[in-house]
Amino acid sequence: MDARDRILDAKKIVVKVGTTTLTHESGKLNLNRIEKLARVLSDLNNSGKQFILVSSGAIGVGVNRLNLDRADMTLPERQASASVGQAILMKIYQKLFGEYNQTVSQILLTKDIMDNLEGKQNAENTMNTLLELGIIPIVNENDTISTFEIQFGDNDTLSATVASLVDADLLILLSDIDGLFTADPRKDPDAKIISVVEEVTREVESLASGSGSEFGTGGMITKLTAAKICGKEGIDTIIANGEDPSIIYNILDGEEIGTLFLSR
Ligand SMILES: Nc1ncnc2c1ncn2[C@@H]1O[C@H](COP(=O)(O)OP(=O)(O)O)[C@@H](O)[C@H]1O
Ligand SMILES: N[C@@H](CCC(=O)OP(=O)(O)O)C(=O)O
Repeated sequence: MDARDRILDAKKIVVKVGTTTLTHESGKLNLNRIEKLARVLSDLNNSGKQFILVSSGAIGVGVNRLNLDRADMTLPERQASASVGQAILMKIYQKLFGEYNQTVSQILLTKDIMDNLEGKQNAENTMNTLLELGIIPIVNENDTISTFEIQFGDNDTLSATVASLVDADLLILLSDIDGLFTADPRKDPDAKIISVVEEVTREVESLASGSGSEFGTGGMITKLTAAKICGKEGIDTIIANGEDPSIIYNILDGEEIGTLFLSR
């Protein structure tokens, strides 16, 4: 089956949204965008697709609520912010998905779940049961118990872990950028988008750099790591711009959008 047919057939889909997609530049929630995301995922769920939403944003939203000094925050303050922000995020998700009678749930994970046989099995069972019940699980890192991930971690690789865990058909990484470019377009105005990547080689990796935003972590580097993890598991990955969440319809209709990383 070629990649286009695989995408058209995809049933179990992991969608990751980054901080920059969920918030305005002020750091406050972009309610219009989250509302659209909730509508699109609920509608596609009604059509028979299954979704897991991996959502960042907890730290950014929490910092905003607590009025902390963004430039000078301790690690525990970032953790405290994530704890406050996660609750705010879930309240909004409950409300907006609720408008479409779509039940959502919360799952907080750390990537080392893959190293714990029992924990991995429990997470897999829970997620697959939620999907069978028609629920959209909303996943984030558990920033309270893992400080490593706040400093170096990111939800890109977490979303690849989740996709592997549930044996997803497709991973969609929605970001503030159209896809992988030949260089960071914020720094190089001549950078061109790459529409298909057959393999994440060192040469491909050398095109990517870190995040341009204040609360995002990882940038393009960790998106490539995610694509690499999924590729090995036979899962295709697409990076696309989350500015208008209805792009998910276009992606699932097989349109050439963003950057498609082919699985092996
Ligand atoms: N080669 C590249 N192509 C596209 N974006 C890149 C590249 N290298 C670095 N970036 C940066 O990665 C950013 C996306 O990552 P990030 O800020 O972590 O977003 P998100 O919050 O969606 O995870 C882009 O806005 C861009 O500045
Ligand atoms: N758990 C953190 C994740 C931070 C993060 O990875 O951000 P992003 O690079 O925007 O996906 C949060 O919710 O703020």
